[in-house]
Amino acid sequence: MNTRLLEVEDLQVEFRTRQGRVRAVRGLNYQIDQGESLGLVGESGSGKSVSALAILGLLPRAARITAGRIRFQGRDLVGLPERQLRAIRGRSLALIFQDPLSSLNPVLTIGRQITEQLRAHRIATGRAARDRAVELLERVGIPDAARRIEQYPHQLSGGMRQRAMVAMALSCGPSLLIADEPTTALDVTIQAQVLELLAELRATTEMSMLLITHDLGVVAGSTDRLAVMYAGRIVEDGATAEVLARPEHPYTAGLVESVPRLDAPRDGALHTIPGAPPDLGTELPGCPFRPRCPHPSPRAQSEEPALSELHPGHRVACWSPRLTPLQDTTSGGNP
Ligand SMILES: Nc1ncnc2c1ncn2[C@@H]1O[C@H](COP(=O)(O)OP(=O)(O)OP(=O)(O)O)[C@@H](O)[C@H]1O
Repeated sequence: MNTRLLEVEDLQVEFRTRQGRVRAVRGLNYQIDQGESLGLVGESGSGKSVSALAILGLLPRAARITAGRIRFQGRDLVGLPERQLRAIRGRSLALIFQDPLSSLNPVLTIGRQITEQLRAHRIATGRAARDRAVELLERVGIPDAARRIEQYPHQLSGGMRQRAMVAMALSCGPSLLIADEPTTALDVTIQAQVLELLAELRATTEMSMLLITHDLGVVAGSTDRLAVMYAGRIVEDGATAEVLARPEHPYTAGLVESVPRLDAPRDGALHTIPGAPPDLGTELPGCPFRPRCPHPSPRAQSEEPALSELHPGHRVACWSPRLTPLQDTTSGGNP
C-alpha cells in the first residue's frame, strides 16, 4: 500500500494589501505518497510558490493561511509553532529554489553551510560532518569536492551552485524535496543535468518530490503525477503522461499546445493562450477561466466547477471538458 506523505486539504492563503485582500490560494487539494513525484504547473501568479511557502511555514508577513490543513507525515503543519517547523524544515522537508544565491549564504564556504545544517539537526559534527559534506558534493556530481567545500558560493559556476544547493537540501536525508523552478535560470544542458540528478536521487532514495514549474517540458520526464493550477486552484490532475497526452481542461490543452515542438513547421506561429489570468484581488464569479475559454458553458457564468473524475485517476474542474478519446498507442494507429 502507498504511504501518504503530504496531504494538502482545502488550503486557502490570503495577502492583505492596501488595495484589499488577495486570495492567492483558493482551496487547494493534493496528496503526495512516499517516493512519488508531483509536478505543479501553471502560469506566473497562479499560486504555485505561495502554496509551497505555506507548506514550509515561510509565507511573507502580509500573507496568512485562512483555512485548510497541510498534513505532513501525519501531522498538521498549519499553526505549528515556528520552533517545531524549523526542526522539520531542512530535515524531513527540504527546499531548492530557482536562485541558489538566495538560499546559499555568500559569506560562508559551501562546506561550512552543509556542516552547519548537519550540526543544527544533530546528524553529525566535526570530522564526520566534513566527510559527509564531501560525500554529498560528490554525490551531486561536483568534481574535486574536497577542495570545493572550502570555496564560497560566488566561486562556483551557476550549475555548480545549483548542485551545491541540492547537496545542502539533501544533507539531512529529507522525505520530501520541494523544488521551485529549480532549473529556470540555467542553460538547457545544465538544466537537463540537474533534472537527471534529481531523477537519479529519487531513484536511489525513497524521497518524494514536489516540482513547481511553468515548463511542461520539465515535468514531462521528471514527475509521476501532474497538477495544473489556475487562479489559486487545481483545474486538472492525473498521471503526468495521461494529462499531457489527453488534456481535458482547455487551460491545460492551451499549455500543452504552447510548448514549442521541433517537428512544427518553421514559419508556424507559436500558440499562446489569449487573455491573461484574473486579478485575485477581485471577486471571481463563475469559472475563473471563462473569459479565456474557447467554448465556455453557460453554467460557467455563475458557478465555479469543482474537480471531478473524468477518467480513472484523472480529474478536471470544467463544465465543458474536451472529452478527448484516449489515443491507442498499442495497435499501431487507426485502421
Ligand atoms: N507580496 C504579495 N502581495 C500581494 N499579493 C501577492 C504577493 N505575492 C504574491 N501575491 C499574489 O499571489 C498570487 C500567487 O503568486 P505565486 O508567486 O504563488 O504565483 P506563481 O504561480 O508561483 O508564479 P511565479 O511562477 O511567477 O512565481 C499572485 O498572483 C499575486 O496575486
